[in-house]
Amino acid sequence: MSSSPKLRVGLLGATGTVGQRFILLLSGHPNFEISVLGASSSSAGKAYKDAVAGRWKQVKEIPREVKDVVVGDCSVDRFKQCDVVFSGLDSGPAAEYEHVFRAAELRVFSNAKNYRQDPLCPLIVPLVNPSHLEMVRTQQASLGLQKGFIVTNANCSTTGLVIPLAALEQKFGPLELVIASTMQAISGAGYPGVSAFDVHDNVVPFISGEEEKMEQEAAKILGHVQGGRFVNAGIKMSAHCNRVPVIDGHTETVSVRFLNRPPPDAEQVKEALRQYTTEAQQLKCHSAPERAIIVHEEPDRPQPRLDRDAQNGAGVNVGRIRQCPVFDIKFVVLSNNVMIGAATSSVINAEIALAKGYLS
Ligand SMILES: NC(=O)C1=CN([C@@H]2O[C@H](COP(=O)(O)OP(=O)(O)OC[C@H]3O[C@@H](n4cnc5c(N)ncnc54)[C@H](OP(=O)(O)O)[C@@H]3O)[C@@H](O)[C@H]2O)C=CC1
Ligand SMILES: N[C@@H](CC(=O)OP(=O)(O)O)C(=O)O
Repeated sequence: MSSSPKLRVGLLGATGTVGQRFILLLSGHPNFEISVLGASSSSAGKAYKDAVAGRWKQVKEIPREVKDVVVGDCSVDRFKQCDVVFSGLDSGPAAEYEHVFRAAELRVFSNAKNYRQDPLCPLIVPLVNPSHLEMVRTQQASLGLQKGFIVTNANCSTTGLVIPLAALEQKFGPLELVIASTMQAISGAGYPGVSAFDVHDNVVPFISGEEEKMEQEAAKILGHVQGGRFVNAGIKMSAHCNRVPVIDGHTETVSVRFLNRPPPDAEQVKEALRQYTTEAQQLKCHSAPERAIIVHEEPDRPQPRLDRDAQNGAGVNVGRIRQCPVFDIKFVVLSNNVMIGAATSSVINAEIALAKGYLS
């Protein structure tokens, strides 16, 4: 995938929590090259290093080639020459800009919630449903576009959940019931996010809109495309969402019941999760993890501090796989909310789109 000239990338929301991850993922990327940076009026006009001064929260330094690039506003004219646009915008400005970018024939890979349930927009977790990219052609035909489109990735908690669910469905057939409880990191709320006063020494058992998003997005992602429309999976799901004092990494405890009887046992489930491979890996996408799912045997893993950065946060970690006395199987999944839960998903989606000819 690396012999052609690099595609020019525009980055909306370049200064934010997700934007900073994009900057690191795209630095030295074999297919993409950062070309234009956009953020709010408070960052516009500043060199990137000055725009993020005091709020660059990454262990790695700002890449040399980005430090002095001047951040601008998100007006579409600044991005006209871009081959690909990644959006790390909040939903408010995303509503203002993303459809304008698409109408200007730009290809937008968005992290925002706005278009996830749009009947023309694919909602893609790259380790689950890249085949939904085919809806890009329907979107373009419906809107009279030649090149422009919007592809979204999922809510971060949804992303971590659907990867093991997809692996189970692939091996054992449809899931009937799922109950998931999250312990979500502070970085999920952006920077500065939840105040220290609220989250330190505490658990906040409410994240606005999150439970509904998990339930609805999972159905679309695990569904299929038929005759130019999305058909949701018949899975019945209940989510409980909680904010906990962890910086990065969403942990979820999950119980599942399979439709087919008899259900698999815990050892069969472990094997299925270990063997799960995805199109992103087959296409040798640069940012895809070597293993979509790392299965842990230790009784006290996965843990966010120890496991969130495995494979640069591009896969998920599953552990404590055991029989459930109420449903069939229960387990714990940990995913890096700002990596595979956000920026990494967008980048792999674009890598898959490139490999499949959607960026020509
Ligand atoms: N954090 C996470 O774990 C996940 C986040 N997401 C989604 O990703 C998106 C970004 O989230 P996150 O990075 O956490 O948010 P942040 O608040 O950290 O960053 C928001 C970005 O948007 C820019 N911005 C804000 N207002 C405007 C405006 N009016 N015009 C132009 N740019 C603006 C900010 O620029 P400036 O710095 O100049 O203010 C900043 O670059 C959101 O839609 C979020 O829902 C999805 C999955 C996971
Ligand atoms: N709401 C998530 C992060 C997020 O931004 O989600 P969404 O993109 O669905 O609004 C969290 O707080 O952890």
